[in-house]
Amino acid sequence: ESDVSDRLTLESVRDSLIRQEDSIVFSLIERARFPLNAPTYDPSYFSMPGSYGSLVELVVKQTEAVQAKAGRYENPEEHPFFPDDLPPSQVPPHKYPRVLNPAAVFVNVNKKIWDVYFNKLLPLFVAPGDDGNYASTAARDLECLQVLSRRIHYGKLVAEVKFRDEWKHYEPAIRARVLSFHSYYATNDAYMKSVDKKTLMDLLTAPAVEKAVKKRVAKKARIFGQEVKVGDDSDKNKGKYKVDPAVVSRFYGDWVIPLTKDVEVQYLLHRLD
Ligand SMILES: O=C(O)C(=O)C[C@]1(C(=O)O)C=C[C@@H](O)C=C1
Repeated sequence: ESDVSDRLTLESVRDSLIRQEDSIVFSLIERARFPLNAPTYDPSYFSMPGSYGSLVELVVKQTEAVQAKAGRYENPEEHPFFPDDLPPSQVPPHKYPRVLNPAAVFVNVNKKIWDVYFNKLLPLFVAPGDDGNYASTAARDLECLQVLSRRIHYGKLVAEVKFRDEWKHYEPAIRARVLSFHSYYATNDAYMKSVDKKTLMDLLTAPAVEKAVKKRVAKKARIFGQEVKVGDDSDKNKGKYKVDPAVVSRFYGDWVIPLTKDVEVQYLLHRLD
């Protein structure tokens, strides 16, 4: 436990979030090679015994089952989209350092990520149309979902570091929240409940960092998503990007960061359990 928890600093977890931006932007670029391909998401497009719903659900569920056997979800940084009925790991256990409070396993916002990815993000960054490449499309979606999920649930580690650095501020806020949670049931005081959640939210919010994150992901989308040519210095491809930098930035601001903060609050509420 000691060496990882010693190395765990706000700087090191932020460095990891920055690195994960690369994976997210690249996965979006890979998905954007294909048009929307609506049949991938249409439960009536195909049917097979076992009722998997849509093709993308089939691909995600079956891939998660294989990856679960290979030990993927033994890693506290990984979260399945379909946690029910996953097969157990078949590989020798790896001793992951125990950094988080054990209650962390109950925080999983993947349902929300699934909904936001397919309903809010996808229509904004892929072209309309259908080229028939549904299997590849589903594989790219899975990749996007997994990197987004890893980034957002990394909020648990961010919250743990913040708690350790500033427990004097966090402890009273967590206790107040737990208290008002009980009084919520006792007195139905929904107002108190939201006030105390807000205290935690305010404590963990760093507006300047959020602004920098949004600017940086837009820049990464511009740099990673440009057409690279040899021996052609003309500017004719300037301003043409594989994913729209403004969409990536807005997606981070509207969804990725707020969901990360949600994970942080949910984790902190159980930090003293
Ligand atoms: O870097 C942090 O302090 C975080 O908590 C992460 C994050 C983010 O999601 O990027 C979330 C909340 C903060 O306001 C700033 C950034």
